[in-house]
Amino acid sequence: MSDTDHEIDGIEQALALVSRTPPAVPAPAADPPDAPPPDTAPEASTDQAPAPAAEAHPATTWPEARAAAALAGRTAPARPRRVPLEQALGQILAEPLDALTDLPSFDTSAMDGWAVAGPGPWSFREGPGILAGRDAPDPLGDGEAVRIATGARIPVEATAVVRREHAHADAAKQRLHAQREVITGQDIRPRGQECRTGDRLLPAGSVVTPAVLGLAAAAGYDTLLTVPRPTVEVLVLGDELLTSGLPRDGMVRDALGPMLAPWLRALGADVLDTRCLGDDPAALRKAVLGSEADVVVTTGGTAAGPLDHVHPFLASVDAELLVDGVDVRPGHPMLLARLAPDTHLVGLPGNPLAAVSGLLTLAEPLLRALAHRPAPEPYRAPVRDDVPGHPASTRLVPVTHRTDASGADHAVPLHYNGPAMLRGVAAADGLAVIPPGGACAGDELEILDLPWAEGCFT
Ligand SMILES: Nc1nc2c(c(=O)[nH]1)N[C@H]1C(S)=C(S)[C@@H](COP(=O)(O)OP(=O)(O)OC[C@H]3O[C@@H](n4cnc5c(N)ncnc54)[C@H](O)[C@@H]3O)O[C@H]1N2
Ligand code: MOO
Repeated sequence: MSDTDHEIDGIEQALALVSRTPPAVPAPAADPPDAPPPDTAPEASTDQAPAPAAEAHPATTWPEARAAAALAGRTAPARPRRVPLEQALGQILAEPLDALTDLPSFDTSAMDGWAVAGPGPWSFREGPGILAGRDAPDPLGDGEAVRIATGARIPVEATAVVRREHAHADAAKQRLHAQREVITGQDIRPRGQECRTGDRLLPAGSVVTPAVLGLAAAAGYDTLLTVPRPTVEVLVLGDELLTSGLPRDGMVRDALGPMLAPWLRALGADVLDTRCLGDDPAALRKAVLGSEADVVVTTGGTAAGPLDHVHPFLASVDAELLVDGVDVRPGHPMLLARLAPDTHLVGLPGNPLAAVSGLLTLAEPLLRALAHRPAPEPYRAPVRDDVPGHPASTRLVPVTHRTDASGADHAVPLHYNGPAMLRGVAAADGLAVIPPGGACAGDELEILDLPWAEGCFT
């Protein structure tokens, strides 16, 4: 088998019917014997026995959790900054982009050729004529022509520009003849054609793209008032984590450190640092209280195990728990806390797919709102297969888009969607939002696009 065949085979294995019947693909050997197959409903333990934390208070529904995260971002104090154009890329305009000048700012020749006044033929002056970047040229008299370059100022009284390839200059007689009909105003870009001073070019809230940088420069801007990208620090918790080599002696590789920083950047954040802190409450305290980031993202330690330090730490600093547990599988122990009016902590569960769920449920709306980015239109697609649901919670299931023989697009649920697995999401281009109770083949489901679906890492 070639490498390509292996790749396709791997994706096809991950691609999958998530049906109510047992899967054809056996569960990986590493799964515990009592674990459900990788492509079935969420882990039974979480279905039947709510977490101790969940017993203590009602969990937030998944839509409410996303709304709460967005609200937290919207109500945080904004800190617009004026930055040079070259630093504004990817930020959001904090004020409208209003033209500081007419564009073009003078009547401009659109072509290389001749500026002419009145009907031809015209007498013409010798010489290079009017070049771009020069100050006001001498006015033309009626019946006169002068050479002109693209981008040069049109002389007063000129009525048209004749392209050089449409003109014949008779040097002996000093006469210029047009070889086509000349229409008044042709190939002249009049001052203010694109905008007048003060015209609104873009509203506040627009993303500064390369094209916006170009427009801003053309319209006279040296700096822009923007909402900076929110800053994030990632704190990876867990004594059992290795940062290199094979898992050994009951320890596992840290899958979240390498994954979160680039993912958070794709969500619009500037990641200041990713640090592994082990299970050390003092180190957690010092790191969070000393962080300069707008958002601290922790991983692990959100449940109620003996080494789960996030809740006790938050209680010790009187943090305001905005979301404490969400009715979503995987990821239900995720949390969002306000540490200060402009500082938040997102606690992602340690199970890797649960952390992805927390990232998209809490971090994404929070970061979007902090950056003043508009929410995208919800995107829905029909699911190809039945997908079992949790009786009371939303489920997030990795899917990939496929087109069938009839040309219809479907979201195809993937195998290996257990809370501790990344194999499904690594082959996915979205997460389907499965409502409580499950979905049937053909149901239109909300899809959370994954950033690489837009090719932003390629
Ligand atoms: N009694 C209960 N126990 C648990 C419940 C529950 O409801 N009742 N919920 C389970 C669920 S669901 C989740 S999710 C986890 C969340 O636990 P924590 O956030 O406290 O995470 P840890 O215990 O630290 O780790 C859980 C799991 O994930 C592995 N892990 C942690 N960090 C990483 C990493 N950076 N890279 C790879 N793997 C990581 C860790 O080794 C554990 O296997 O709690 C359940 N427990
Ligand atoms: O099911 Mo947890 O919420 O492992 O992610």
